[in-house]
Amino acid sequence: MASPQGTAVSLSGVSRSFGAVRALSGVDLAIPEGQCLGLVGHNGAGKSTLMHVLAGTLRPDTGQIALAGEQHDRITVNLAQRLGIRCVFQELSLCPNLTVAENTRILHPSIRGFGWRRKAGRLIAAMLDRIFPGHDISPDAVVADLSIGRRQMVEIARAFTVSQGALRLVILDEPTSSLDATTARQLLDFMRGALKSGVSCVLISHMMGEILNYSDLIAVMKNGQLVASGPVGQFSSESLVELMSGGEHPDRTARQRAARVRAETAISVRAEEPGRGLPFIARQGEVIGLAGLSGHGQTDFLVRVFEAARARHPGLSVSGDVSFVAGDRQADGVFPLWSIADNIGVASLPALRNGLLLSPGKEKDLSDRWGRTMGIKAPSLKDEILSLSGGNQQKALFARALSTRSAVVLMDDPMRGVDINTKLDVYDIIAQEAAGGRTFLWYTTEFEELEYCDRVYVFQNGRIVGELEGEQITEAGVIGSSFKDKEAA
Ligand SMILES: Nc1ncnc2c1ncn2[C@@H]1O[C@H](COP(=O)(O)OP(=O)(O)OP(=O)(O)O)[C@@H](O)[C@H]1O
Repeated sequence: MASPQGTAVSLSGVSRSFGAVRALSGVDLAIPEGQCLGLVGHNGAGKSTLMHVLAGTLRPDTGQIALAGEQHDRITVNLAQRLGIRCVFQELSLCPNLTVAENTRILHPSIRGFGWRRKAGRLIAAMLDRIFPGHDISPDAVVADLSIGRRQMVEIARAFTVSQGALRLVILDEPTSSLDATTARQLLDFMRGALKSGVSCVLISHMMGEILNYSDLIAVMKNGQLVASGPVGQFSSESLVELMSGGEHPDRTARQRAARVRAETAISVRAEEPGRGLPFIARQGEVIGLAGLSGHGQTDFLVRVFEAARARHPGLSVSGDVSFVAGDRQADGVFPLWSIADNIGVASLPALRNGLLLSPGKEKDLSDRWGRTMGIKAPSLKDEILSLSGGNQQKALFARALSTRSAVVLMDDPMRGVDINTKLDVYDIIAQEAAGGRTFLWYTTEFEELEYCDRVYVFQNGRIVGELEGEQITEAGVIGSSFKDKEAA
């Protein structure tokens, strides 16, 4: 690991409140040159707010920031840009109506004149090739047409592009949340290489393995404060979870799939679509995983199941209502102008009626109950959904789906940004609800989550190429299934 040469950026006594919420409270933090600081904390701990202060997108109420040998009360976006601070925020910030090349140009005002699009396209294509060899993203693609995983890849590659000046600090706020394991590894290996050239990185992640394997130093935040920091060797997965949660779930860092012996229950979802590979069956009470490299048709399959529950769909039948937990919460999940309570209740409107009108009392009961169950951290559920941290917004989407009476719950990589303790609680809820007869179809980019599934279907190029059960559900099993199909093709 790199040895400390100096400090790239340091913050002292930084505080920031949003109304009654004290998001940051007197935070001191130093990021050494050429090193990676792993930043962890539960949902709403203040990690993104701290990074927004560093990137100049939020003004702190108090505190100082030392950068390039100068003290600042605040950093502006322009100053951060000039000094080589780049951010990949959790809520991706690419302009959806522009192409990948045009989005790259926004970050590089020096690219101008005749052929600027081509120059910007070459810059981003070269960086995508370096970080994600084998990617299939064209600089001319319109961002809105890319899957969330590919948008995340573009945003990451863009952050590392340089046209003039030098990179000083790259902030990666949950950069792998929509990437499959292979792509995530490509990024993290590239990041370790970039540190050698003196760039510093902040890596925010809820995956303790990533933090422990790829950081030099770790800082732990809790309720807006820094509660621990030090070299990576001082921490373990268990100690990090305990520091974040205050020891609330010290014994719950790992879980094995319960060997569930179930009777053959009724079929909830059956798919035998022409040209789409193996047949798919999900029975009542089953938790079915959808695996394979990201963007290989898993989300499209969930959308087709959703549609088949409402209208006839060739080769697909669904029995009962379905609800959907979106992973791309910005595009498909939250109603941004609505409150948290309204966002939760919107899928349960028939059950919330009193005669012809909606009952405010029933709506409040429902959102209170599920807000509590999911541990949504907010002063009031009447607050706007966008006042929540990313992970807490995702919990509201879970609450929306689970609070319905749907027989089938479709989950599109739904744990994006959810902290580890909440994840464990949600895994429990899924198991309980499945035991009660609900069927779950669960697309996940995290291998560990497949451990919670009864059976797994592996997708490749839009087709189902494998079915795994019990002990076969391993990373090697999933990769093996994809490989077999390539050989057969
Ligand atoms: N614009 C805002 N308006 C009101 N409250 C906000 C706003 N931004 C953040 N907060 C609050 O500040 C606190 C810290 O949020 P922050 O997004 O920094 O958490 P986080 O640690 O990044 O969480 P996550 O892991 O879920 O991303 C939360 O309670 C959040 O609700």
